[in-house]
Amino acid sequence: MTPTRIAVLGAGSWGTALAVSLARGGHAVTLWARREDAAAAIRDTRRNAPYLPEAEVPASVAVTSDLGAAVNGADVWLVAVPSQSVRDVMAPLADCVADRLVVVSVAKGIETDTLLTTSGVLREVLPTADPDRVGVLYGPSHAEEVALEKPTSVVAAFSDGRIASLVQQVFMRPALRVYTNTDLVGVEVGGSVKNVMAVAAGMADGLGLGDNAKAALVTRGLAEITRLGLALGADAHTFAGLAGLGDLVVTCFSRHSRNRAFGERVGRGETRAEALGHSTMVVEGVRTTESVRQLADRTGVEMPITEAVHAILFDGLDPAAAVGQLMERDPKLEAAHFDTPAFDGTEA
Ligand SMILES: NC(=O)C1=CN([C@@H]2O[C@H](COP(=O)(O)OP(=O)(O)OC[C@H]3O[C@@H](n4cnc5c(N)ncnc54)[C@H](O)[C@@H]3O)[C@@H](O)[C@H]2O)C=CC1
Ligand SMILES: O=C(CO)COP(=O)(O)O
Repeated sequence: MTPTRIAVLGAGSWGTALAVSLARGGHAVTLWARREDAAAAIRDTRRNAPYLPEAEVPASVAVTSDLGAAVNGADVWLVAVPSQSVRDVMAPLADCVADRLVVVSVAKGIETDTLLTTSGVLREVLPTADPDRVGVLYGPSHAEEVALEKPTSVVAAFSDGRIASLVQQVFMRPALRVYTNTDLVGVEVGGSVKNVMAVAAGMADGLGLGDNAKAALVTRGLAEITRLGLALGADAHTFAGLAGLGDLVVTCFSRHSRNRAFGERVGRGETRAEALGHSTMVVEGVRTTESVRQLADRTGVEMPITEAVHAILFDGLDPAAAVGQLMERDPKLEAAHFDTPAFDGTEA
């Protein structure tokens, strides 16, 4: 594979882990950190101590806090900031888009207010970028494990399969296996909404509900994600894939998951603000719960777990009472989600 020039925008745990992986793969990587002190610390110590102490950042990785310098000459922009900051971080780069630029988002979430996925936000703020060359790299991939080269599989999703294959070749490493998919909507819905379910799974842990409840939550969470995805035009098969079942499982069960850990604290009785106060790392599921609830309203899709998480986080519903409400819903057919009609644009 010929080396590619890649600007990794965002020096949190995931941006750093991917910068390390890409540099080990022989690519020319520039890592952008928002704050100069953070950039200087990585340059000086070759570690990102606050976010990813596990990995040494290879000397070949250039580290800067100058956004324009970071993207200068890059063939690929890797967007690794929290999903709600993608718009603000990327908008100033609108004039830097070159013809054959590929933009890969690894930020997982749905923007509040616009209810756009991150590729949708990127298409809006980078209007001259070829929309077929804007996509995502998602899947079950905790940064801590990728940094240690533990076997990991992800999926590159672009509407144009040739661009997905190109991204696959760039990111593929002995311990990082990359699949391709052209169902961008499905991959983005799966990778984003799983964070809501991970918060719910954490709440189940915090409440001590046991393994049966957690398995049911994951299964019915996947049904809920699939229903929403189908309404938005996704392919049902995507939800059995890495950005669907794969990411849902890892986030609901992993000790590394920030969304699950946050939910666990809430399940134990902390408020949203208290639980968020324990870490400076992003907990995407909180804002995405607000967005997904609005998307459910707009499309008329039934999303009871999302409703419950929303009521707990924003209306003060007691988590134990929410469990009772979910268990006492009307009896249902199990596979009804596969009959979800596509949303026709009419508000429910
Ligand atoms: N950590 C992981 O294992 C994985 C994370 N992701 C996704 O990657 C995205 C980034 O997450 P992490 O790197 O884990 O987050 P993090 O919490 O480890 O780091 C966030 C980074 O973004 C910066 N940041 C925060 N607010 C910002 C703003 N307004 N403007 C610019 N920069 C800002 C922080 O300074 C920090 O460098 C999220 O959407 C997350 O869901 C996806 C897969 C794996
Ligand atoms: O998306 C992730 C793993 O695939 C990261 O999940 P958390 O943000 O919950 O840690």
